Amino acid sequence: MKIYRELSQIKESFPHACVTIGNFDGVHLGHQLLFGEVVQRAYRCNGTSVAVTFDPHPLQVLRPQGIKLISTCEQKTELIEHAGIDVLVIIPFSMQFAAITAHHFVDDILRKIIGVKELVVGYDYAFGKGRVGNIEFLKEQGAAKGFSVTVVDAHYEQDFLVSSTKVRELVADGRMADARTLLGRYYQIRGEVQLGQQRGGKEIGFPTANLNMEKEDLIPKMGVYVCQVICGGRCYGGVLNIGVNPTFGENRLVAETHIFDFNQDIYGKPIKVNLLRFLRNEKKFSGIEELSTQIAKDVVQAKAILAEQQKELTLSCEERFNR
Ligand SMILES: Cc1cc2nc3c(=O)[nH]c(=O)nc-3n(C[C@H](O)[C@H](O)[C@H](O)COP(=O)(O)O)c2cc1C
Ligand SMILES: Nc1ncnc2c1ncn2[C@@H]1O[C@H](COP(=O)(O)OP(=O)(O)O)[C@@H](O)[C@H]1O
Repeated sequence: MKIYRELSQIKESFPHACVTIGNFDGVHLGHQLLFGEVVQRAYRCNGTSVAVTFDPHPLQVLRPQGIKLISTCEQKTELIEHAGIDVLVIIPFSMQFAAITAHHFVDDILRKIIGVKELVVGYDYAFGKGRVGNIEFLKEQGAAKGFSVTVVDAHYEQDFLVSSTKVRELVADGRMADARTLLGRYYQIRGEVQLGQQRGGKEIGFPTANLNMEKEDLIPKMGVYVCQVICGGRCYGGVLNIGVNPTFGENRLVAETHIFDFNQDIYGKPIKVNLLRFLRNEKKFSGIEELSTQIAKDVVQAKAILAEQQKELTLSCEERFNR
């Protein structure tokens, strides 16, 4: 996949550009349907499938309280590539960009720079100030300026209307199986392993790879989870605590993962952690011994759940995300 991070970098023209636009936070199953549609359309006419997105997310710029994102731009890019898109255009979003009119966006960006021939958008898509660039507007523009507009219907999985907002809600409630239903994969946190208090291995008997969590991040419900850890190109089972270590009277929020059958120094290394199932709330224990006994029980429970899931995972295409 070719990636452009500035519109000014685009010097070539894309043969028969089939384009979708959106924020695509989380790249959930609804977004994946849009990508499927453009990829198929491009394939049929030997054209180019193009996804246009924004970074930072427009609401991070426009809303004083920002927005808690399901995926980083890096993960979004990976997932869009997985969807088979040929060209990804990431428009740097700013107040200045937000001031561009809907007409200008269509004429100067979609038509002149990208050369849209077929546009595919979700049922509720609208862009620009006051959401002027809605579906009716796009259809009018398409009819007048020679590109088709296809609207993809709302997508439901089980009883859920698939949306980024719903995924954020489910993650914040620790409902990881439901979040997976909407995402088509497990919810994932990622980052570089940080130095902790050096207690896990030496004192408690369970070393943990620590990832810092910032208050701007989408924080899953605090507590203990069964997880998969992707590290150095391999996938391991694990157990994860998201919390503040109340037993030690701390208050810094960390995600700490004990990786099964693993014994390597991975400080500073990137890891990805898939959250499979919430096990229990974080608790304040009387001391190290009680905490360590409980973690040993968490490990037994997590291993049993992972063994149950193993068959399903081997059979599903989800394995391709675990690298
Ligand atoms: C599976 C698991 C469950 C945990 N549960 C709790 C808990 O309930 N309460 C708590 O205070 N800390 C809990 N912890 C966090 C430990 O306190 C933490 O891993 C330990 O303090 C090591 O910190 P360090 O990595 O900074 O050295 C848990 C850790 C793991 C891996
Ligand atoms: N099974 C394991 N799970 C997690 N980390 C491990 C494991 N084995 C070794 N490590 C290493 O040990 C470090 C964690 O040790 P720990 O005593 O908890 O220290 P810290 O307080 O710095 O997290 C990890 O960052 C990693 O480099």
